[in-house]
Amino acid sequence: MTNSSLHSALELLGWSGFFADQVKPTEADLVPRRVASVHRARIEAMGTTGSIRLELPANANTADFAVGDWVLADPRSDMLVRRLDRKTVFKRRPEVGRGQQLVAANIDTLLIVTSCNADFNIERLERYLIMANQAGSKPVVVLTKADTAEDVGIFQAKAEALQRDLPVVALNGRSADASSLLSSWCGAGQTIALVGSSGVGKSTLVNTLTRLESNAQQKTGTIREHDAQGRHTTTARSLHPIPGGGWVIDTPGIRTLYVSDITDGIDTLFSDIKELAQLCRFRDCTHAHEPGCAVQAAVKSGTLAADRVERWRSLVSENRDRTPVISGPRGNKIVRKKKY
Ligand SMILES: Nc1nc2c(ncn2[C@@H]2O[C@H](COP(=O)(O)OP(=O)(O)OP(=O)(O)O)[C@@H](O)[C@H]2O)c(=O)[nH]1
Ligand SMILES: [Zn+2]
Repeated sequence: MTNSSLHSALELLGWSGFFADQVKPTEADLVPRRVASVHRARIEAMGTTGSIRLELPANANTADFAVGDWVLADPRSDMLVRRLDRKTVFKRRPEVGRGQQLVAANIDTLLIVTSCNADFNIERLERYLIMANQAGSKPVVVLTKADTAEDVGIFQAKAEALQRDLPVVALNGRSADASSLLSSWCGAGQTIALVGSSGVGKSTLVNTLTRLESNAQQKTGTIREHDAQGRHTTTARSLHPIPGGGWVIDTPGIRTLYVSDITDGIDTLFSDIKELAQLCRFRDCTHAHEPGCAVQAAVKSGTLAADRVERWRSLVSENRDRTPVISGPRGNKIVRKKKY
């Protein structure tokens, strides 16, 4: 492969200047690989010639890698050498134990999926938006089951009001049109992921985007490989190609991520309120009763919805409560967890 065709083949996998700039001159002999699935003792990766199993250094811990990561590997031995810095990363706090579990990396766009029915919930959408903002991924709200709703416009308007310049797409996830409606985020080298509650139509949408017949789904969603005895085993892969060049990361854990330690994400979601808050007379204004409060003034004048301010206040205080703080020699304080 020539250098430029190699380069464009990598770009189809999501490679960009952000990653290329991290490769040192001494690493010119190494090749970039994109992590497609992470197992306890094994990492599968995609290269320009298909998927391979990476050899892991003795001290490697697969928990340090996420689906979507870019790594440098030795092309002769397939030995993983190092991981490149991530553009975006989603982590979750595990059900038990401390620390954060990596879920997926380098997702350009997060499709926040909800349906045009009782699932539609402003508070839940805000949590997902905060999560996307925090990770650095561009959020897009996808309203599924538009074919069953009487007035999609109501849902659309409510979702659009949640964050500045937020794209909102209403569609029927079972129809092929869904792919074209989402195509601007699924182009060559673009990586998306879907979050949303159970039953909103995430699997349906993934299937439509990857345009698979139901009997072909299993085949494409998995990698055939030889196990130690030379038998064929089938393992789940989490990085699925979208016709047109993009990738959808569909990995356990990403569909129902929940929020904690998300100060930056909250600030982006409520940037309008944040800007107003800087105009308050008092630096430590709580925006409840103080004179000269720009937030309350905006509510009074009708340019800012009072319930939006309420949701902002409760998310800020919840984030404060749930973000672990070091509390001396015993380490992290226990945080109360609320699931959505
Ligand atoms: N009418 C209509 N039905 C849909 C649409 N999207 C999904 N469905 C149906 O809704 C049901 C749930 O869809 P799934 O794709 O399984 O939902 P999911 O979000 O993957 O659910 P989990 O796997 O539980 O997380 C299925 O019966 C789908 O056929 C849509 O846009 N319109
Ligand atoms: Zn104020």
